[in-house]
Amino acid sequence: MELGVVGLGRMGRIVVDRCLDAGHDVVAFDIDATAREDAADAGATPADTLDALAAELGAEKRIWLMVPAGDPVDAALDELAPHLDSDDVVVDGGNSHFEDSTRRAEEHDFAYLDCGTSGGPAGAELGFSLMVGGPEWAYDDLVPVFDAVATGPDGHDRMGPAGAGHYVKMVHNGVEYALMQTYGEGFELLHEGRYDLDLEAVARTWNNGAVIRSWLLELCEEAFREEGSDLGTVADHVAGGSTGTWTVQEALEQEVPVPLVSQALSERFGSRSTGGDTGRFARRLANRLRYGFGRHEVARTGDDA
Ligand SMILES: NC(=O)C1=CN([C@@H]2O[C@H](COP(=O)(O)OP(=O)(O)OC[C@H]3O[C@@H](n4cnc5c(N)ncnc54)[C@H](O)[C@@H]3O)[C@@H](O)[C@H]2O)C=CC1
Ligand SMILES: O=C(CO)[C@H](O)[C@H](O)COP(=O)(O)O
Repeated sequence: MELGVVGLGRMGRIVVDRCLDAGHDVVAFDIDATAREDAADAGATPADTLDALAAELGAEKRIWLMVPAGDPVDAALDELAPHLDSDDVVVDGGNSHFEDSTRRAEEHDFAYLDCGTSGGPAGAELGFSLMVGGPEWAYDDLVPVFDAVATGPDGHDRMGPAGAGHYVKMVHNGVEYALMQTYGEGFELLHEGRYDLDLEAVARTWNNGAVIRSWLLELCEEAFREEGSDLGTVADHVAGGSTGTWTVQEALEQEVPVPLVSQALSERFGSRSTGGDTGRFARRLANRLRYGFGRHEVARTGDDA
Protein backbone atom coordinates (compact mmCIF):
# COMPACT_ATOMS: atom_id res chain seq x y z
CA MET A 1 0.00 0.00 0.00
CA GLU A 2 1.07 3.60 -0.54
CA LEU A 3 0.72 5.91 2.47
CA GLY A 4 1.27 9.64 2.87
CA VAL A 5 2.56 10.53 6.35
CA VAL A 6 2.28 14.13 7.59
CA GLY A 7 4.26 14.98 10.74
CA LEU A 8 7.61 13.22 11.15
CA GLY A 9 8.36 13.83 14.82
CA ARG A 10 8.75 11.29 17.60
CA MET A 11 5.59 9.38 16.62
CA GLY A 12 5.29 10.07 12.89
CA ARG A 13 8.75 8.71 12.18
CA ILE A 14 7.78 5.44 13.81
CA VAL A 15 4.71 5.24 11.53
CA VAL A 16 7.03 5.83 8.56
CA ASP A 17 9.65 3.29 9.65
CA ARG A 18 7.19 0.54 10.53
CA CYS A 19 5.32 0.99 7.23
CA LEU A 20 8.56 0.89 5.24
CA ASP A 21 9.67 -2.22 7.15
CA ALA A 22 6.37 -3.89 6.26
CA GLY A 23 6.94 -3.18 2.55
CA HIS A 24 4.59 -0.23 2.12
CA ASP A 25 5.57 2.85 0.10
CA VAL A 26 5.65 6.08 2.08
CA VAL A 27 5.45 9.71 0.92
CA ALA A 28 6.49 11.92 3.84
CA PHE A 29 5.94 15.58 4.72
CA ASP A 30 6.83 17.74 7.72
CA ILE A 31 7.15 21.52 7.99
CA ASP A 32 10.67 20.81 9.25
CA ALA A 33 13.08 20.24 6.33
CA THR A 34 15.50 18.16 8.42
CA ALA A 35 12.69 15.78 9.38
CA ARG A 36 11.86 15.40 5.68
CA GLU A 37 15.49 14.66 4.82
CA ASP A 38 15.76 12.08 7.62
CA ALA A 39 12.62 10.31 6.39
CA ALA A 40 14.05 10.29 2.86
CA ASP A 41 17.26 8.72 4.17
CA ALA A 42 15.11 6.01 5.74
CA GLY A 43 13.52 5.20 2.37
CA ALA A 44 10.45 7.44 2.19
CA THR A 45 9.72 9.73 -0.77
CA PRO A 46 9.94 13.25 0.64
CA ALA A 47 7.40 15.92 -0.31
CA ASP A 48 8.21 19.63 0.14
CA THR A 49 4.57 20.67 0.58
CA LEU A 50 1.22 19.07 1.31
CA ASP A 51 0.20 19.76 -2.30
CA ALA A 52 3.27 17.84 -3.47
CA LEU A 53 2.43 14.98 -1.11
CA ALA A 54 -1.11 14.75 -2.51
CA ALA A 55 0.20 14.92 -6.09
CA GLU A 56 2.68 12.13 -5.42
CA LEU A 57 0.01 9.74 -4.11
CA GLY A 58 -2.02 7.60 -6.56
CA ALA A 59 -5.74 7.78 -7.30
CA GLU A 60 -6.97 6.38 -3.97
CA LYS A 61 -5.13 8.46 -1.41
CA ARG A 62 -4.34 7.17 2.09
CA ILE A 63 -2.83 9.75 4.44
CA TRP A 64 -1.78 9.50 8.12
CA LEU A 65 -1.52 12.73 10.15
CA MET A 66 0.82 12.65 13.17
CA VAL A 67 0.99 16.36 14.03
CA PRO A 68 0.22 18.16 17.32
CA ALA A 69 -3.49 18.20 18.17
CA GLY A 70 -5.58 21.30 17.44
CA ASP A 71 -4.88 23.88 14.73
CA PRO A 72 -2.15 21.89 12.91
CA VAL A 73 -4.68 19.12 12.20
CA ASP A 74 -7.30 21.52 10.81
CA ALA A 75 -4.65 23.37 8.80
CA ALA A 76 -3.39 20.13 7.22
CA LEU A 77 -6.93 18.92 6.47
CA ASP A 78 -7.95 22.23 4.88
CA GLU A 79 -4.88 22.17 2.66
CA LEU A 80 -5.37 18.51 1.68
CA ALA A 81 -9.15 18.72 1.13
CA PRO A 82 -9.09 20.10 -2.46
CA HIS A 83 -7.01 17.06 -3.48
CA LEU A 84 -9.28 14.45 -1.85
CA ASP A 85 -12.66 12.90 -2.62
CA SER A 86 -14.98 10.35 -1.01
CA ASP A 87 -12.75 7.39 -2.01
CA ASP A 88 -9.85 8.79 -0.03
CA VAL A 89 -9.00 8.20 3.64
CA VAL A 90 -7.23 10.38 6.21
CA VAL A 91 -6.15 8.92 9.57
CA ASP A 92 -5.52 11.30 12.48
CA GLY A 93 -3.20 9.35 14.79
CA GLY A 94 -2.58 12.22 17.23
CA ASN A 95 -4.25 13.04 20.54
CA SER A 96 -7.12 15.08 19.13
CA HIS A 97 -10.22 15.85 21.18
CA PHE A 98 -12.97 13.42 20.13
CA GLU A 99 -15.39 16.30 19.45
CA ASP A 100 -12.90 17.84 17.02
CA SER A 101 -12.77 14.46 15.30
CA THR A 102 -16.56 14.16 14.93
CA ARG A 103 -16.63 17.73 13.57
CA ARG A 104 -13.85 17.01 11.08
CA ALA A 105 -15.52 13.78 9.93
CA GLU A 106 -18.70 15.76 9.20
CA GLU A 107 -16.91 18.69 7.56
CA HIS A 108 -15.01 16.71 4.95
CA ASP A 109 -16.07 14.48 2.06
CA PHE A 110 -13.17 12.07 2.41
CA ALA A 111 -13.34 9.28 5.00
CA TYR A 112 -11.86 10.35 8.31
CA LEU A 113 -10.49 7.86 10.82
CA ASP A 114 -9.72 9.13 14.31
CA CYS A 115 -7.02 6.87 15.67
CA GLY A 116 -5.95 6.92 19.31
CA THR A 117 -2.33 5.80 19.43
CA SER A 118 -0.69 4.35 22.53
CA GLY A 119 2.77 2.98 23.13
CA GLY A 120 4.73 6.20 22.77
CA PRO A 121 8.13 6.49 21.07
CA ALA A 122 9.43 3.97 23.58
CA GLY A 123 7.06 1.40 22.10
CA ALA A 124 8.50 1.65 18.59
CA GLU A 125 10.07 -1.79 18.58
CA LEU A 126 6.92 -3.61 19.63
CA GLY A 127 4.46 -1.45 17.72
CA PHE A 128 1.55 0.60 18.97
CA SER A 129 -1.95 -0.01 20.27
CA LEU A 130 -4.44 1.70 17.93
CA MET A 131 -8.03 2.63 18.81
CA VAL A 132 -9.85 3.62 15.62
CA GLY A 133 -13.14 5.41 15.01
CA GLY A 134 -14.87 6.07 11.69
CA PRO A 135 -16.41 4.30 8.70
CA GLU A 136 -16.00 0.54 8.65
CA TRP A 137 -14.96 0.38 4.98
CA ALA A 138 -12.15 2.86 5.58
CA TYR A 139 -10.91 0.96 8.64
CA ASP A 140 -10.99 -2.33 6.70
CA ASP A 141 -9.12 -0.71 3.82
CA LEU A 142 -6.34 0.52 6.12
CA VAL A 143 -5.87 -2.81 7.94
CA PRO A 144 -2.51 -3.56 6.23
CA VAL A 145 -1.19 -0.21 7.50
CA PHE A 146 -2.69 -0.69 10.97
CA ASP A 147 -1.13 -4.19 11.11
CA ALA A 148 2.25 -2.60 10.37
CA VAL A 149 2.01 0.32 12.81
CA ALA A 150 0.40 -1.65 15.65
CA THR A 151 1.87 -4.64 17.48
CA GLY A 152 0.05 -6.75 14.88
CA PRO A 153 -3.59 -7.67 14.11
CA ASP A 154 -4.52 -7.75 17.83
CA GLY A 155 -3.00 -4.31 18.40
CA HIS A 156 -5.75 -2.40 16.63
CA ASP A 157 -9.51 -2.43 16.36
CA ARG A 158 -12.40 -0.27 15.27
CA MET A 159 -14.02 1.17 18.39
CA GLY A 160 -17.10 2.60 16.63
CA PRO A 161 -18.16 5.59 14.53
CA ALA A 162 -16.37 8.93 14.19
CA GLY A 163 -14.92 10.13 17.48
CA ALA A 164 -14.96 6.71 19.19
CA GLY A 165 -11.23 6.14 18.64
CA HIS A 166 -10.15 9.40 20.21
CA TYR A 167 -12.77 9.00 22.95
CA VAL A 168 -11.25 5.66 23.98
CA LYS A 169 -7.73 7.16 23.82
CA MET A 170 -8.82 10.09 25.99
CA VAL A 171 -10.02 7.69 28.69
CA HIS A 172 -6.84 5.61 28.24
CA ASN A 173 -4.83 8.70 29.10
CA GLY A 174 -6.98 9.38 32.18
CA VAL A 175 -6.14 5.85 33.33
CA GLU A 176 -2.48 6.52 32.53
CA TYR A 177 -2.49 9.61 34.81
CA ALA A 178 -4.08 7.66 37.68
CA LEU A 179 -1.71 4.70 37.34
CA MET A 180 1.32 6.99 37.38
CA GLN A 181 -0.06 8.72 40.46
CA THR A 182 -0.65 5.48 42.35
CA TYR A 183 2.77 4.04 41.53
CA GLY A 184 4.17 7.43 42.56
CA GLU A 185 2.38 7.35 45.90
CA GLY A 186 3.59 3.83 46.64
CA PHE A 187 7.18 4.66 45.81
CA GLU A 188 6.93 7.93 47.75
CA LEU A 189 5.93 6.02 50.85
CA LEU A 190 8.73 3.51 50.32
CA HIS A 191 11.21 6.36 49.78
CA GLU A 192 10.10 8.33 52.84
CA GLY A 193 9.33 5.29 54.97
CA ARG A 194 11.06 3.09 57.54
CA TYR A 195 13.62 1.24 55.44
CA ASP A 196 16.49 2.38 53.26
CA LEU A 197 15.25 0.68 50.10
CA ASP A 198 16.73 0.20 46.65
CA LEU A 199 13.67 1.19 44.62
CA GLU A 200 15.02 -0.30 41.40
CA ALA A 201 15.19 -3.65 43.20
CA VAL A 202 11.65 -3.18 44.51
CA ALA A 203 10.33 -2.34 41.03
CA ARG A 204 12.24 -5.25 39.47
CA THR A 205 10.88 -7.67 42.05
CA TRP A 206 7.33 -6.39 41.55
CA ASN A 207 7.73 -6.69 37.78
CA ASN A 208 8.51 -10.37 38.13
CA GLY A 209 5.27 -12.01 39.08
CA ALA A 210 3.64 -9.40 41.32
CA VAL A 211 -0.04 -8.54 40.93
CA ILE A 212 0.86 -4.93 40.10
CA ARG A 213 3.44 -5.63 37.35
CA SER A 214 2.97 -3.53 34.21
CA TRP A 215 4.82 -1.58 31.50
CA LEU A 216 4.55 1.60 33.58
CA LEU A 217 6.15 -0.30 36.45
CA GLU A 218 8.94 -1.42 34.09
CA LEU A 219 9.42 2.26 33.27
CA CYS A 220 9.60 3.00 37.03
CA GLU A 221 12.35 0.36 37.27
CA GLU A 222 14.17 2.00 34.36
CA ALA A 223 13.78 5.43 35.98
CA PHE A 224 15.32 4.27 39.27
CA ARG A 225 18.11 2.47 37.40
CA GLU A 226 18.98 5.57 35.37
CA GLU A 227 18.32 8.30 37.97
CA GLY A 228 18.99 6.47 41.24
CA SER A 229 16.59 5.52 44.05
CA ASP A 230 16.11 9.20 44.98
CA LEU A 231 15.44 10.21 41.33
CA GLY A 232 18.44 12.56 41.35
CA THR A 233 17.70 15.92 39.73
CA VAL A 234 14.23 15.00 38.44
CA ALA A 235 12.03 17.94 39.42
CA ASP A 236 8.59 18.08 40.99
CA HIS A 237 7.01 19.45 37.83
CA VAL A 238 4.66 17.42 35.64
CA ALA A 239 3.86 18.87 32.21
CA GLY A 240 1.04 17.89 29.84
CA GLY A 241 -2.51 17.55 31.11
CA SER A 242 -4.87 18.15 28.20
CA THR A 243 -6.16 14.61 27.70
CA GLY A 244 -6.61 14.11 31.45
CA THR A 245 -8.55 17.36 31.65
CA TRP A 246 -10.84 16.20 28.83
CA THR A 247 -11.39 12.88 30.65
CA VAL A 248 -12.46 14.66 33.83
CA GLN A 249 -14.66 17.10 31.88
CA GLU A 250 -16.39 14.22 30.11
CA ALA A 251 -16.85 12.32 33.38
CA LEU A 252 -18.49 15.38 34.93
CA GLU A 253 -20.79 15.68 31.92
CA GLN A 254 -21.70 11.98 32.10
CA GLU A 255 -21.98 12.14 35.94
CA VAL A 256 -19.50 9.26 36.27
CA PRO A 257 -17.23 9.55 39.33
CA VAL A 258 -13.52 9.45 38.46
CA PRO A 259 -11.87 10.51 41.74
CA LEU A 260 -8.52 8.88 40.99
CA VAL A 261 -8.11 10.45 37.54
CA SER A 262 -9.29 13.77 38.91
CA GLN A 263 -6.84 13.64 41.84
CA ALA A 264 -3.97 12.68 39.55
CA LEU A 265 -4.78 15.65 37.32
CA SER A 266 -4.92 17.98 40.35
CA GLU A 267 -1.52 16.73 41.46
CA ARG A 268 -0.13 17.73 38.05
CA PHE A 269 -1.60 21.19 38.32
CA GLY A 270 -0.31 21.38 41.90
CA SER A 271 3.19 20.57 40.70
CA ARG A 272 3.12 23.72 38.61
CA SER A 273 1.53 26.13 41.05
CA THR A 274 3.81 25.82 44.05
CA GLY A 275 6.17 28.47 42.73
CA GLY A 276 9.08 26.29 43.76
CA ASP A 277 10.20 22.69 43.87
CA THR A 278 8.59 21.03 46.88
CA GLY A 279 10.23 17.75 45.98
CA ARG A 280 7.12 15.54 46.08
CA PHE A 281 8.39 12.13 45.06
CA ALA A 282 5.17 10.95 43.38
CA ARG A 283 5.16 13.97 41.08
CA ARG A 284 8.86 13.61 40.33
CA LEU A 285 8.25 10.02 39.28
CA ALA A 286 5.33 11.07 37.02
CA ASN A 287 7.60 13.67 35.41
CA ARG A 288 10.22 10.97 34.69
CA LEU A 289 7.65 8.40 33.50
CA ARG A 290 6.37 10.83 30.83
CA TYR A 291 9.88 10.68 29.39
CA GLY A 292 9.87 6.90 29.76
CA PHE A 293 6.93 6.28 27.45
CA GLY A 294 6.56 9.55 25.52
CA ARG A 295 10.10 10.98 25.37
CA HIS A 296 8.65 14.18 26.84
CA GLU A 297 11.34 16.46 28.22
CA VAL A 298 12.23 15.83 31.89
CA ALA A 299 12.05 18.95 34.06
CA ARG A 300 15.17 19.06 36.27
CA THR A 301 15.84 20.97 39.48
CA GLY A 302 17.51 24.21 38.50
CA ASP A 303 15.59 24.44 35.22
CA ASP A 304 13.61 27.64 34.65
CA ALA A 305 10.37 25.60 34.29
N1 LIG B 1 4.85 11.32 22.25
C1 LIG B 1 3.91 10.47 22.67
O1 LIG B 1 4.09 9.70 23.61
C2 LIG B 1 2.60 10.37 21.98
C3 LIG B 1 2.13 11.38 21.18
N2 LIG B 1 0.89 11.26 20.61
C4 LIG B 1 0.34 12.32 19.79
O2 LIG B 1 0.90 12.23 18.47
C5 LIG B 1 0.99 13.54 17.89
C6 LIG B 1 2.44 13.83 17.52
O3 LIG B 1 3.21 13.71 18.71
P1 LIG B 1 4.81 13.63 18.69
O4 LIG B 1 5.29 12.89 17.51
O5 LIG B 1 5.19 13.17 20.05
O6 LIG B 1 5.16 15.17 18.52
P2 LIG B 1 6.52 15.81 17.94
O7 LIG B 1 6.53 17.21 18.44
O8 LIG B 1 7.67 14.94 18.24
O9 LIG B 1 6.29 15.80 16.36
C7 LIG B 1 5.33 16.59 15.71
C8 LIG B 1 5.84 16.84 14.30
O10 LIG B 1 4.81 17.47 13.56
C9 LIG B 1 5.42 18.48 12.74
N3 LIG B 1 4.38 19.44 12.40
C10 LIG B 1 3.78 20.36 13.18
N4 LIG B 1 2.83 21.02 12.49
C11 LIG B 1 2.83 20.49 11.23
C12 LIG B 1 2.07 20.73 10.06
N5 LIG B 1 1.09 21.66 10.05
N6 LIG B 1 2.34 20.01 8.96
C13 LIG B 1 3.32 19.07 8.97
N7 LIG B 1 4.06 18.79 10.05
C14 LIG B 1 3.82 19.49 11.17
C15 LIG B 1 6.54 19.04 13.60
O11 LIG B 1 7.51 19.71 12.83
C16 LIG B 1 7.06 17.76 14.25
O12 LIG B 1 8.07 17.15 13.47
C17 LIG B 1 0.42 14.50 18.95
O13 LIG B 1 -0.95 14.68 18.73
C18 LIG B 1 0.64 13.74 20.25
O14 LIG B 1 -0.23 14.14 21.27
C19 LIG B 1 0.12 10.14 20.76
C20 LIG B 1 0.55 9.11 21.52
C21 LIG B 1 1.82 9.14 22.21
O1 LIG C 1 -0.75 10.03 24.72
C1 LIG C 1 0.32 9.91 25.24
C2 LIG C 1 0.72 8.66 25.92
O2 LIG C 1 -0.31 7.73 25.93
C3 LIG C 1 1.25 11.06 25.19
O3 LIG C 1 2.51 10.78 25.71
C4 LIG C 1 0.63 12.25 25.88
O4 LIG C 1 1.45 13.37 25.67
C5 LIG C 1 0.43 11.95 27.36
O5 LIG C 1 -0.39 12.93 27.95
P1 LIG C 1 0.24 14.16 28.79
O6 LIG C 1 1.15 14.91 27.83
O7 LIG C 1 -0.93 14.96 29.24
O8 LIG C 1 1.03 13.55 29.92
